[in-house]
Amino acid sequence: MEVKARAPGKIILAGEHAVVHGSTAVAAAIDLYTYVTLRLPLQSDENSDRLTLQLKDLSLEFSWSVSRLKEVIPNDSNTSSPSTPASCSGEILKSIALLVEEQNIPEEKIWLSSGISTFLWLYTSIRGFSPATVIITTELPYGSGLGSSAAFCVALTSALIASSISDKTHREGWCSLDETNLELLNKWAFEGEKIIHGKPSGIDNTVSAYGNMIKFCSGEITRLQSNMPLRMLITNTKVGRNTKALVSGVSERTVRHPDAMKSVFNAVDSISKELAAIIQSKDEVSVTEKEESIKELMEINQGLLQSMGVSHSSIDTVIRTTLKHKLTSKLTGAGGGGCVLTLLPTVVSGTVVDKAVEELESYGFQCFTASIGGNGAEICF
Ligand SMILES: Nc1ncnc2c1ncn2[C@@H]1O[C@H](COP(=O)(O)OP(=O)(O)OP(=O)(O)O)[C@@H](O)[C@H]1O
Ligand SMILES: C[C@@](O)(CCO)CC(=O)[O-]
Ligand SMILES: [Mg+2]
Repeated sequence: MEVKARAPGKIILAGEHAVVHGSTAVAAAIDLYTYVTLRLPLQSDENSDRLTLQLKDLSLEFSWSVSRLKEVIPNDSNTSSPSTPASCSGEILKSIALLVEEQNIPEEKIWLSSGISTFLWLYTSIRGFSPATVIITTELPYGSGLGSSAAFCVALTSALIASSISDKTHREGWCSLDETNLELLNKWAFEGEKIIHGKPSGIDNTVSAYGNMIKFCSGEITRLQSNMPLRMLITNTKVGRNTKALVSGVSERTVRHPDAMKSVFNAVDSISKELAAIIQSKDEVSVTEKEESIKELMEINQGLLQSMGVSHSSIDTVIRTTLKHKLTSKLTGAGGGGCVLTLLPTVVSGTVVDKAVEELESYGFQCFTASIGGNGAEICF
């Protein structure tokens, strides 16, 4: 039996980091996906007693015998069941880390460890110790602010949950999951994100699961209906960073300066709410005026992200370069490098964008556009 699932990456238009501290944020799915194929072996297969994870883009394979998994992961200390997501305890995570270490991940790919631990936790929690081959491919850059970790968790939990749906009648193409399963897989994906992010807000897995554009505050989701065209250039600075470390850096700064940071988070909350209102507004204000307001909000948000300590000199280079062409940019996701968004107003000519892209790429950055606000998690039998 084979089940496929896919889940999109995302951009955060406003509110990253502050959202971890209770502020509102606005995010949208993009049409770049992580794909998961789950293959359950036949009794006669030679791999019928192994759990194998293939990361196709990286040409890496990790494999454990089911008996080794049973030996190391304490079955009785796992308080969750497939239908009641629970957090991975420190004790289980330590056991899982042992299984990951045994795989001798190449040193230059050691950043994959948290992803592989998350895989083992989600797989064994949802499907138990049953053998399978799980194949992952992704169109998203790893660790760059476009939600690769969330897309990985959402696509994986979608495939795992889909494998237990009784009606597996073959249908053409991708289909979405029902609300109950969406809610369930989103909760599991959030538990996975906790292993990778430490203290996630849940916005990344939620927008990847549900798709479209959302306003998110303390776990509360409002689906947004955009009433204006929204085009963004995405620039990947290719500066590697790690969301967990950046999130904990902001928390440490908040402990040191609670009052100042509270004001910063409040300001971000106002920005996100205003941005959501502009995007949804049906009044007579022209698109150009709306774009002017969005530009200004992005500029203020970037300044506040700077004050949280999550910008980077490569991000400053993108901001300075695009500003030369009268275009406004802000970091997206966790910052510290990674990806930067540049608003492409409707009136801006292709020549201006081409010139900006040429200059950005001369610094070694990679520029692309993506369609914003598409589908969330989908499955295919
Ligand atoms: N396709 C994948 N396969 C295995 N692990 C993955 C995959 N995608 C992401 N990961 C895991 O997620 C980590 C990157 O997550 P991280 O949260 O730091 O960045 P991001 O999700 O791309 O950006 P952001 O959180 O800012 O949106 C990787 O180091 C890896 O452990
Ligand atoms: C930096 C952060 O706000 C967004 C990362 O895409 C972390 C989170 O919300 O979990
Ligand atoms: Mg992430």
